[in-house]
Amino acid sequence: MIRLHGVRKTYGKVTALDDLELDVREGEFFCLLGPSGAGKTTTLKTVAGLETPDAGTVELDGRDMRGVEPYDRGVAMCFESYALYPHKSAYDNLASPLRSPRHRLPAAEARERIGEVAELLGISPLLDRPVGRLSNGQRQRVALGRVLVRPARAFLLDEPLSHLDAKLRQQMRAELKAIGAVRRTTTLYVTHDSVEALALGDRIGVIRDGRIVQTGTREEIWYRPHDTEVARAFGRPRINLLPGSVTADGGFRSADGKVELPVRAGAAGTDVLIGVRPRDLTLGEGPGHELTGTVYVTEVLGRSVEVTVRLGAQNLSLVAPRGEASALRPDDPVRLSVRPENLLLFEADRPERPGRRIGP
Ligand SMILES: Nc1ncnc2c1ncn2[C@@H]1O[C@H](COP(=O)(O)OP(=O)(O)OP(=O)(O)O)[C@@H](O)[C@H]1O
Repeated sequence: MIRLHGVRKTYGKVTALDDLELDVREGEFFCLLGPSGAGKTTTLKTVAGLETPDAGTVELDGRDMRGVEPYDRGVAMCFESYALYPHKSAYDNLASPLRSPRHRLPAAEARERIGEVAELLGISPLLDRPVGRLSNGQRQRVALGRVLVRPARAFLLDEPLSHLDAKLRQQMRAELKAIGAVRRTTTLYVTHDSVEALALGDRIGVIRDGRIVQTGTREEIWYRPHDTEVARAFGRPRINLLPGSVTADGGFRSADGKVELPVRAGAAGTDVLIGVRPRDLTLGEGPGHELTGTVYVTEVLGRSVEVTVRLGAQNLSLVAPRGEASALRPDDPVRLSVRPENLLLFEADRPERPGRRIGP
C-alpha cells in the first residue's frame, strides 16, 4: 500500500507536486497517467525516498517514511534512464540484486524467478550476452527484469516500455501483468500513454500540474471523465466536443444553431460542451438522436474508417465499419445517430481550467 497525503515539492519557482493525494491499494497495479512535466517522476522519486517532500506525508504499508532511507523502504524502481552493468551478461544483471545481502534468495528460487521474468519479457535467449551489446529495447527489458526479480513491498516503474517498438510494447503490456511477482506486488506505473494506462491499470490516476485530477477504474475514467481534458486524453480518434448552450427547454443547441439534441443539459443559457466518442456515433438511421451533415473527409483505419462529418460550423468524427463507409465521398449527405446515454455534458472550457463534467 502506498499513500501520499498533501505532498508538495518545489524546485525553485517550479511546483512539481501541489498537495498531491494518492492511494495505491495493496497488490494493485496503479497507473499514473499525465503529460510531460505533470509530476509523475517526482511522485515516484518521493515514494522511493530520492526526493524529500516540502510538505505532506508518504506512507508505505501504513508506515510513515519520513527519515527512512531509500534502501530501507523496500521498494524496487525502474527509471527511464536505467543503470545496468554493460560488461556483465544480462543474466548477471538480473541476478545481481538477488546476491546483495538484503535481498539474497536461495539459489534455486533466484534461478526460478529470473527464468520466469526473462521468459515473460522475451529476453531468455539474450541472457548470456553482455548488456553493452544489446539494443536499447532489449536493454530496457533487462532493466525492467532487474527490478521485477527482486522481492519488494512495491514496484515503482517509470515508463518502462518507452523504448520498445509498438508491436513489442503491446506484447509486453500483456506479459507484464502475468509475471507472478507483479501479480502479487503493489505496482505504481508511470506513463504518458493512455492506451497503456487503460490496458494495464487496475485503477488509473490522472495527474496534471502536480495534482491528481481523477482516480478511477478504466470504466470510471472512460464513462465519467472528470473534465474535458481527461475526456480528450482517452480514446483515439479523440472525443468530439461541440460547443453550444442550454436552450430554454433545457436541451442542447450548438453555437451555430445547426445541431440540436434533446438532452437534459442543465440551466438555460449555460455555455456547455457536448461530448460524444467517435465509436458511439452510428452511420445512418439508428436508435437514439439523429443528425444530418455532409462528409468532409474519410480515412481508413484498418478494418474501420474514420469519417469526419460537417454539421454546420463543426466537424464530428465517427468510426464506422469499412463496409458501411467505403463508398462515402466528400460532400455526400449523411445521417448519423447517437444514443442519449453516450452523450457527455461538460461546462465550457475556461482559460484557467478545462470544463468539468456536469451531471451524474
Ligand atoms: N531536479 C529538478 N530541478 C528542477 N526542476 C525539476 C527537477 N525535477 C523536476 N523538475 C520540474 O518539476 C516538474 C515535474 O517534473 P517531473 O519530472 O516529475 O514530470 P513528469 O510528469 O515525470 O514528466 P516527463 O513525462 O517529461 O518525465 C517539471 O516542471 C520539471 O521541469
